[in-house]
Amino acid sequence: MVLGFDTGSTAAHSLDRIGDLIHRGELARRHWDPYLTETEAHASAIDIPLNDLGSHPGVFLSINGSNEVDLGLNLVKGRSG
Ligand SMILES: O=C(CO)[C@H](O)[C@H](O)COP(=O)(O)O
Repeated sequence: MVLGFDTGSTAAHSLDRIGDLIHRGELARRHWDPYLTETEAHASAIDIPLNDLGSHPGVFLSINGSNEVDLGLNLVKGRSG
């Protein structure tokens, strides 16, 4: 399974949690694909094995934050300034 990670606090918290699960043996050690160098550095620092996106045909799940959420629970990207 290939997971993708964007950058930001949502991706960072997700990486930390996945790192905890891997290091406690509760999640199989796999290779994860970061989208951005900031996320790559974070994953390396907590010893999550990485691949590059070019070596996989598709991403099973992408973890990304939203910049805004309205009352209808619609998520908005790209308005962070
Ligand atoms: O799109 C992003 C970065 O390109 C972030 O996911 C978005 O800005 C939300 O950030 P955060 O998870 O820190 O609230």
